[in-house]
Amino acid sequence: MTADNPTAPSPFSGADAAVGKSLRLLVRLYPRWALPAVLLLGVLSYCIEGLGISLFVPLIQALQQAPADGLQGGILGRILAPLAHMDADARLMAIGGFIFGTTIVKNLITYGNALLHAFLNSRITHKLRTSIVRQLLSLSHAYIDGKQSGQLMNTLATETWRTADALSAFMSLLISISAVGVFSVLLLVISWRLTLIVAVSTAVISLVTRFATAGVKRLGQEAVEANKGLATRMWELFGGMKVIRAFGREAYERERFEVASRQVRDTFFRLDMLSAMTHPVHEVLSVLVLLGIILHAVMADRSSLPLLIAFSMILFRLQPQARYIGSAWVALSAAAGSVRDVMWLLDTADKSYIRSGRTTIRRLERAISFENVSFRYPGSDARALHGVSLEIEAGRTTALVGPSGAGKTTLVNLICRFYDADAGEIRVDDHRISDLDLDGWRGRIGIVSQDIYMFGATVAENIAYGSPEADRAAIEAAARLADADAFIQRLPAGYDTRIGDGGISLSGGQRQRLALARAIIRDPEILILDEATNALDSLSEHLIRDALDHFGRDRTVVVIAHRLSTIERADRIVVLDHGQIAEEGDLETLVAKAGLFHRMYRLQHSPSLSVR
Ligand SMILES: Nc1ncnc2c1ncn2[C@@H]1O[C@H](COP(=O)(O)OP(=O)(O)OP(=O)(O)O)[C@@H](O)[C@H]1O
Repeated sequence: MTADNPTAPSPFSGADAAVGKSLRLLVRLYPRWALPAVLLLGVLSYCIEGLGISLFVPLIQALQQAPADGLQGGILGRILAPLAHMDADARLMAIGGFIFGTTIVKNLITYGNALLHAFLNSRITHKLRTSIVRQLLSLSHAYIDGKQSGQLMNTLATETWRTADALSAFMSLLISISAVGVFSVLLLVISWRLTLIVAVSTAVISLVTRFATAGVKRLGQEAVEANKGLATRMWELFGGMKVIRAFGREAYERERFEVASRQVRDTFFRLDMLSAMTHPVHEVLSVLVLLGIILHAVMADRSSLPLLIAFSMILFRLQPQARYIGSAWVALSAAAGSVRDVMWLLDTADKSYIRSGRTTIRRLERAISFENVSFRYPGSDARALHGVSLEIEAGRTTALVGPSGAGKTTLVNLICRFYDADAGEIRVDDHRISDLDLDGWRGRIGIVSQDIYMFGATVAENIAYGSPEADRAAIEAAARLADADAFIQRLPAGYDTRIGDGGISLSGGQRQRLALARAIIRDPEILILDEATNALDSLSEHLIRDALDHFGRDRTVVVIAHRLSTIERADRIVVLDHGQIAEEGDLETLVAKAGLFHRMYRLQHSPSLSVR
């Protein structure tokens, strides 16, 4: 019966464990001084409020024209002893002034505590969000691959808010606990017998409330799952809009979205329904208790009216605080799923990271060597690379070819250290790639990958994305080299035209040219082109190939292409098949061999021939 087992048979223990766990997680988020400060201010403000309420005893006595010795006895009597010598009107005014004074001081402290509360909450919510983004940016791709983007977005956008709400509830819970503590002491001082009756009744009330709301934690977890489902639907709806329309699946997607949205609606409705029960249950039972106490005391001793009024006032102030403890507990139970979701994403123990090494190299001197390298994507049964040994020589152009799914992109992914190999070794000259400083190594690489992403920014900003210090002249030079300058000049605001999300759309070929410019402007030592020109027309590709021939001179270039015309000028061609190296050599050698490359080459030059 733990927080991880929502089907726990007891209505309490599972919820309590979940809340206990979320409390521990929440406490970790606060600075050390925060919780004692909140508690101290809470206790102070309620002590002052308690003093103000206690002053009603002499006030009522004064109103009743009771003799001044009514002020004698007890702590309060000692504090107010000087008042005993005043005449009745002056005493009344002085007590009224005291009560007003305590109200002002109490509210100033309460305001200060509310400010502290708001300060801490806003900072912690911000810290949660930024920690999640930092975590996502440092996690290995392998981990991200296994998660749905919609679910991660949900954790970042929705569950952090709900966790922030839980933090707020937790803080208020502390304040309410301090109120209940202070008021309870005051009640004990006034009458321990009546206080005992109240304590027993409160325990019964909270037991009844907890029974009535026992399903909240389970529903809270369901709500997180429902939110994730809806976020996934939204993500796929935006991302796959064209596919949905092209394949006429609007009705299907509408239905799927409605199901997910209905799930969220129903879960939250049930959650709110159950949470809303706390208040009425508390109120009915508490009024019952209060009435019982007043009637009992008045019937027993009618002269105790001033004390009884003070007792009732304190109880009246204590009651909403006690009730709040109940509902804050329910709110924490409901948010336990969200807190766990957020903390689970922030937890570093169960996740894989690409760790940076410390070695920096001046430049790539000899080669990037693969030594018997194998790699399997997480969650996949088959190996994407299997015992690959290969040298990518410095300063030369190596082409990777092979059927779809052969492992070409995977090889490049390992060079960029988006993933680490499962077995074997990748070396950069004499260093293990994992020993190299990650930023330094990636900083030497310019890559144009298959999935080109343009940010919601201007053309110039998108080109300079990896080289923020580049000036306009450098941006334009890179664009000219990538044959992008002419089309950029025709855009409404040239290089200042906004593209990407919220900007104008570009064709596949235009995006590819911008991606090329983005890689070129980094002046990379190693240039990786993964199907970087496949969306271009032949003329444009020809132009770019000439430009890249010039640009690539003395650089290490890795080209992946299905169009064999793109790789004809490579110094060396490596043919991959089923994650293994099938052949390698220069163009003449491979064409002369009656192997896989030969068949691919013949097919592209004589399309009527069959491949195998
Ligand atoms: N993120 C991933 N998660 C799981 N499996 C993957 C992932 N990416 C690729 N694979 C699998 O790894 C294998 C090699 O894929 P890879 O992308 O390296 O092939 P490729 O030769 O570049 O193919 P293409 O020419 O179609 O781009 C394929 O079987 C593919 O399904």
